[in-house]
Amino acid sequence: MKVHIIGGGNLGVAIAKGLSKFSEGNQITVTRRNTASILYLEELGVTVSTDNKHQIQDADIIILTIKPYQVDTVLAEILPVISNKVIASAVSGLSIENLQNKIGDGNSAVRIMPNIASQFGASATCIAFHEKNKEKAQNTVALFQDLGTAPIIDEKLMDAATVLAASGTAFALRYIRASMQAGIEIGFDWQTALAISAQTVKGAAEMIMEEQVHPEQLIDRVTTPQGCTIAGLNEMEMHGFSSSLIRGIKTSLKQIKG
Ligand SMILES: NC(=O)C1=CN([C@@H]2O[C@H](COP(=O)(O)OP(=O)(O)OC[C@H]3O[C@@H](n4cnc5c(N)ncnc54)[C@H](O)[C@@H]3O)[C@@H](O)[C@H]2O)C=CC1
Ligand SMILES: O=C(O)[C@@H]1CCC=N1
Repeated sequence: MKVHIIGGGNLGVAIAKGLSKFSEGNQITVTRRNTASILYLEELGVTVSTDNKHQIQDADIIILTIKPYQVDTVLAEILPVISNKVIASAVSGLSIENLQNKIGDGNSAVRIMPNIASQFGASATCIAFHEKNKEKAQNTVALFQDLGTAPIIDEKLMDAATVLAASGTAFALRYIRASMQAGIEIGFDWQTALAISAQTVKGAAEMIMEEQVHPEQLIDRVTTPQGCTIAGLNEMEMHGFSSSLIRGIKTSLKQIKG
């Protein structure tokens, strides 16, 4: 497939790198106004251009990884030269209806919400589209399945997916950071503490995905009666561990909804 990514920033680059490594048979183009900092992508076989229209007529999928306020400018540039294209937008808060109205009936809007772990083939990319575009959306779904998981969800949950799956990457990293900081206080150097914390999170996530059980069932296997784990967990909860995470996620969602 010919994949045309407009907006070579944090997310656009992560997707381009992920596709070059985990998805076969694609030709990838990434555009950005100033390309100096992403020219190294050419070594991965990615075409880098300052021209959003560069061979866009040949693209099978156009992916938008630009900020919301950049959408109208970019569309004004590309719409005169494209027709019958799938435009997959990762722009947070931009509804399918809104995008479809902007791009007209000649093109098909698909909404995607990847995260930067796309680069490592480990994104949880939620995807939504209108029923009439189901067939046309299949290539996008297949592409993001190569970059991790790609659940199709109801669009009304897309903002929730943004905070759970995209912002969620930052939240999980904060947990790892905090765990590392504690590790330093109890005797490790930061590199060792970080390596142990990250591997422990990876192991916990792998158990959940493998066993498909409620986390508390696995937690029960760790919390030895009268042991150190339950003592630590109870102290964390006393200080609002779960509730602060829940409040943070709900605040992120409010921020998107405006
Ligand atoms: N960073 C993340 O983890 C995620 C971001 N998103 C969404 O993806 C979008 C991009 O986010 P980031 O990558 O974080 O932002 P970013 O600021 O890193 O990337 C945006 C890129 O678009 C480029 N750009 C601006 N105007 C342009 C134009 N006219 N033509 C071509 N390129 C242009 C900028 O130079 C920049 O490199 C946002 O809408 C964000 O909400 C969604 C999921 C995850
Ligand atoms: O922080 C943001 O607004 C974007 C959307 C989700 C991840 N980054």
